[in-house]
Amino acid sequence: MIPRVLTVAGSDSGGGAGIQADLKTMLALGVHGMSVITAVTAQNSLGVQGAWELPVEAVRAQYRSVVDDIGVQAVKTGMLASAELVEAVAELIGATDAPAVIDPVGVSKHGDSLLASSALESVRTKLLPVATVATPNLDEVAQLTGVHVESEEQLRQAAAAVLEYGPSWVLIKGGHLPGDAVDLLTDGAAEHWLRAPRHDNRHTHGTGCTLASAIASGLAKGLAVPEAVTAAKEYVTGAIEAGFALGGGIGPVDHGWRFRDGA
Ligand SMILES: Nc1ncnc2c1ncn2[C@@H]1O[C@H](COP(=O)(O)OP(=O)(O)O)[C@@H](O)[C@H]1O
Ligand SMILES: Cc1ncc(COP(=O)(O)OP(=O)(O)O)c(N)n1
Repeated sequence: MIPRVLTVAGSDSGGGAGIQADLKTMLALGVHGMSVITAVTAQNSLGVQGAWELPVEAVRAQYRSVVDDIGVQAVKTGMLASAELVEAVAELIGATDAPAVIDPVGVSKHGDSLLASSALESVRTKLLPVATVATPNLDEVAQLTGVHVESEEQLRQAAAAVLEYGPSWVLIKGGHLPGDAVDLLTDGAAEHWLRAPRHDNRHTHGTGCTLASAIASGLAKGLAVPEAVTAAKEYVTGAIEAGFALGGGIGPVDHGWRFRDGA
């Protein structure tokens, strides 16, 4: 049967990040994508113009509908908006027998907040402990741990600080550093450095969502964490290289890059 992956995340009306990015990634990677919507954003290439959370019962009901009938081989989380939603989702994932990729989404590329600051402690103490892989970017590392990364060498210190909260693995995304796009994956023992050339393309909306969904897709297919992350890094790198202009601001990565002529 086709591997099934569930994303628990917010909707991006512009289609570059959030649920829309997750489902496109899953389609491109050959798994069946399913969704639990946590919040709706009015969003485009210029930023987030509005955001509305769903009631916690609506989130729980969507999750139960999918997991109890269809079943999941991996779960991925994105925008969770509030402490109440973070805690409910952490409890649901903790009771589900499937690997979980936790993208602790805090702020969009344009600086719009997608998580209440009152939810940070719940992310640290409830959500990170149920993660098979946590995938913070450098702003999220700073928010969650107080570690400010300014160079590749400091990625190790960031990883150690996030691992303190209990995820099995952490992937620190160094995409916001200058130079090559270098990420560090570690479980505290093994270390895998993932390096890709930086593509000088401003159309990078949705990079983090795409990477986390690609990791979840790999895990659902039965790959081990290092192999799933390596394959996901290759996919997101291609999607960034092919990112295209839409609207007047930052366009999306191209989730369908492997289907284009010549790819
Ligand atoms: N310009 C770029 N060229 C190539 N890879 C990039 C670029 N920007 C980010 N990445 C990679 O994209 C992935 C997502 O990272 P990042 O953009 O830091 O996440 P987020 O969207 O959560 O801020 C990482 O693997 C990172 O190294
Ligand atoms: C609804 C929603 N969820 C998550 C994000 C952040 O997505 P990300 O992949 O980190 O992309 P950028 O916002 O950094 O471009 C979002 N914007 N909206």
